[in-house]
Parts: sequence; structure tokens; C-alpha cells
Amino acid sequence: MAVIVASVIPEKDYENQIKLISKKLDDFHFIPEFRMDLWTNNQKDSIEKYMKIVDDYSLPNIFTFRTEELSIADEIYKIPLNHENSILDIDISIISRNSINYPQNRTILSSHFSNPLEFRNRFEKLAKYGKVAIKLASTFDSENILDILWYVKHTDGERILSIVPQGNENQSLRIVSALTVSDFIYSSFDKPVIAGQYSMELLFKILEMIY
Ligand SMILES: O=C1C[C@@](O)(C(=O)O)C[C@@H](O)[C@@H]1O
Repeated sequence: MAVIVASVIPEKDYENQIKLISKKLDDFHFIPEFRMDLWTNNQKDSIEKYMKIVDDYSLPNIFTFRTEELSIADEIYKIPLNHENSILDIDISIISRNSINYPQNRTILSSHFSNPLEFRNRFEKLAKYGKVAIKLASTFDSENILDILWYVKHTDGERILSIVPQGNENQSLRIVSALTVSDFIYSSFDKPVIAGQYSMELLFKILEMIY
């Protein structure tokens, strides 16, 4: 069964939030993804404090900071590098330009795009990064997404993958993706970070019904 990743927007009272996440981990199988870029307090010092508490709870987690600024990415991603429980989610456009050496076994490469014709090309190019986890988030219409799932199922046997259909109209395709090609699949933790995410609890129930 695909692992559920729950996107968390850090809150002001983050100590309590982290505590709550660690309690919920006992009831649901999920990994929190900290969307540090969406935190109103997303400065280096605060992020360091945040990650220190995450460490105190030994929380396995995915650390995401979306930015197009290379220097900011370099500075911020050094923080989770020192936390062994963190997997680093980094956009492909940054990783190909920046100076940090990302550990293959702790990196998710993300690629978001909106043109189905680009898909096959991009997917092939990602292969050169070896067996890192690859996530492709897409906003296409449902027929194109289903065609992509079919293509991925028949071409890729090795990589750890997540194909993430986006938009409310594609919500149910997240389930199809979890059942066919995705090793991990995204939900919200308490509020969606993007249209089309199920809540973690509902996604868990749906997958549990099926398996
Ligand atoms: O890239 C993704 C996928 C996502 O955007 C989604 O559609 O669920 C949620 C993000 O937090 C995550 O980093």
C-alpha cells in the first residue's frame, strides 16, 4: 500500500503541532511533509528551532522549501541535511544548478509541470539521477493523467515514484495513482496546501477499504 504523505503547514504554536503529529503517527501510517516555505515564520533561525523539536520527537519527515532562489535553497536545505530523520524534497530546477551534494537515499526530486507533451521527455531525463525518489505533480485533464499512469506503469520498475494529479477535478485520480504506480501519495494534514488533496484520515480510510 502506498505510503501517505501529509503536507503540514507549520503553525505559530508549532511545538504543539509537532506533538500532535507524533501522536497521530500511532494511529495512521503517514509521514509528515513540512512545507517550510508556507510558514509565515520561514526564516533560517526559526526553521532550525523547528527542526530541533522535530528531532526531539524522532519524527521521520519530508522537508520541503519551494523557492526559485538558488542561494536561499542552498542555505535552507543545509538544515535538514544535518537531521537524519529528514528526507529532502527539492525541485529539479534547483538541484541541477546548486552546490549542495544531496544524498541519493534521502532525496525526493520534484517536478511540477502542466503540459502532457513534456511528460515522457522529462521522465526519461530524470532517469539520469539514478534511484532517487521522483515525484511528478501534474495539472492535466483526466485522460492525459490516465495515459501517463499507463505509460509509467509500463516503463518504470525500479524508481520510487509519486505521480500526483492536481486540481479538484482530478482528486479521485490520486487514488488510481496510489493503486497503480505511486509508492507514496500526498494528502493534507489539517488544511489542503493545494486543490484536490484529500484529508489524511479520508485517504487512509479509502486505501484501507481497498486493501
Ligand atoms: O509536490 C507536492 C504535491 C502537492 O502539491 C500535492 O499536490 O499534493 C503537495 C505538496 O506539499 C507536495 O510538495
